[in-house]
Amino acid sequence: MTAECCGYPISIFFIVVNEFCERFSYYGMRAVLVLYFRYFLLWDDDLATSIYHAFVALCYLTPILGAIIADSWLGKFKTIIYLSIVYAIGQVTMAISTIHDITDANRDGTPDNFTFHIALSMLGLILIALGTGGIKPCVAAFGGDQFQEHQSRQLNTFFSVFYLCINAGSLLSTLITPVLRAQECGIHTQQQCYPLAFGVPAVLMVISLVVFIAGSGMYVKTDPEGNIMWSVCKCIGFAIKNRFRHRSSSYPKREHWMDWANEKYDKLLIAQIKMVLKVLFLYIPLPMFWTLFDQKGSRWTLQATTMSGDFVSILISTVNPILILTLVPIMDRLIFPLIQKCGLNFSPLKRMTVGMLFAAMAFVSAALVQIEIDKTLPNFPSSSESQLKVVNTYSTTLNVTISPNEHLLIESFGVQLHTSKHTYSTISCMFVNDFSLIHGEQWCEFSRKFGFGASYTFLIPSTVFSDDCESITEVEDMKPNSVHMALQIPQYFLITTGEVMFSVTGLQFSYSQAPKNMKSVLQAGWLCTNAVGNIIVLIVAELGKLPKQWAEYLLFASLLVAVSIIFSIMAYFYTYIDPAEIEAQVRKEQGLEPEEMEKETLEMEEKDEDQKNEQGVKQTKI
Ligand SMILES: N[C@@H](Cc1ccc(O)cc1)C(=O)NCC(=O)O
Repeated sequence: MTAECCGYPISIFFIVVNEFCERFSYYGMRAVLVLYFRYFLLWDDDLATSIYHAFVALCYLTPILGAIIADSWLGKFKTIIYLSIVYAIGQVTMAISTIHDITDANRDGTPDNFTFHIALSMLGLILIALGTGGIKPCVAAFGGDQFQEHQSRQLNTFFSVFYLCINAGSLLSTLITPVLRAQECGIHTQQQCYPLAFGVPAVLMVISLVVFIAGSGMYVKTDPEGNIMWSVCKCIGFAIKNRFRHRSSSYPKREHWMDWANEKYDKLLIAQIKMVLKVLFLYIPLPMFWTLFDQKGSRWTLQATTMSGDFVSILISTVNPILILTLVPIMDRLIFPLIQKCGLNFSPLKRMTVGMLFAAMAFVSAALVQIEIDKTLPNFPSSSESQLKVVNTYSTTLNVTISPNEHLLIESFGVQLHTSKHTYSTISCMFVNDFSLIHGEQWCEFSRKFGFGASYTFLIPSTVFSDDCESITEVEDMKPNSVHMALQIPQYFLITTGEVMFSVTGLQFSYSQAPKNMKSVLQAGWLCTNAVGNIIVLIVAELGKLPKQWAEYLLFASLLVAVSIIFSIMAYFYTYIDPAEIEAQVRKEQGLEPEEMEKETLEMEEKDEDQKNEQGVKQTKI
């Protein structure tokens, strides 16, 4: 019997605090990673973003490794501890790699040996990816393991609280770590304080590990049942081979192709594999959701840069977790119970389908915003056009006519200038509020706000300093961005509503439909849908460039609608199961473990009505 508080196992407290600290550590480090590449290692934009995405993709591929270690070898508890140690070492290594004084022998403020810093940071990132990805499927599943059969309602609430902790951690860290980076620190010279920005996430990871170990005496720990993954692979291989050997029509058909393993493998293992395969099959269309979801960080960020408003980076990094923190309780406490009260069966797979449709709507909203932005963007010449800018330095206005080529876009300025000797220089800058012209003791200063996205030309006459800078002419070549960033809020709202319906439910579903000894593996399968979604983004970004961004958004929205229709058909044929019950049935058929059986039957009888409604379940079709 585990210690409980308000119907929840106390051990859960340690797990959610552990998750909060870990996600703080992960998202905090991620928030300053590209800046570190760009401004510390002095990589260009392309290299910095490629390495960043490769790192994120690796973090979603390593869960499968963690799950195999947990379910086949060490068990979830030990896997979390060992991989958290690897993770913490990675974070510390990363923080050390950002101390410029280590190699700054000449004390000029820049590292002298970049190879050292690059090698150390890459080592740190690999360890972090191994740690964060490896423990990810184990922590959620381990949390689920703490609940008993009669606590299925609390189990669902746990997954929501778990998701809230993820987002509370990420929200705080994405706000705090950039501020830490902006501090100045150093031994010989003062620099932006990367060691602090990476050091705090490292400390949080150590705290996460300590909190997890602190709960050690209270956890329900399930032992791994040998090398389950290897047994699964061998069993599937045998079923395929055996089916192939008996392909002639003279052999009677079997109910399921896995039944062709009956000759050699345990019925229980075959039943468990069937459960897992059914869920994995259902996962096939899911990466498309992540393909849209993960474009928040790329396409939508770029869209924001063509809009007006000063809170670009804050908006982008915090709007998602803030909305999650608001929407999860609203959905759990208000919307879902209300739907249930109306007598509608809003089963997990239905929720996920609706989540996909919300994400598709978010992309329609993004397309509408893009159309508004496009109306305000400057008219750039296409590949078959040229653009001329004629600066009139003559003393009166001149008419400019161009006849031979109709495709020319002409912009002419009837400005008065007093010199013909001038040089041009183009300066791109951020947050410009003033600039000055200085010549010896003489100077002109302009103080005014220049709009984002705008381009200006200043024509400076030779008399500039004798007439108090009055004669400088300013020409606005490109208008500043005028579509406000607030217009992106509906799309963020829609995609986050989609995330709550899709992601939180998917997490619960993956746990509830997995046999006991393969819970982490199914969590890893669930996380892999995210990795595949990210890979699709990379491929589509490279190959499928549509000439108009809004058209690309609509294309993605239509693809997701099509995929959600396919998913809803697949879901219709999916029968929700109670893995424990199936396992008990198989054991009974095999005449195994009678005492165990009795215990399980008793526990099953204890299940309240709540479970059937909440978990969705048995024999219910979408
Ligand atoms: N909602 C995401 C977290 C998140 C935080 C900040 C962002 O800018 C984007 C996303 C989430 O809950 N992800 C699941 C996870 O396990 O991290």
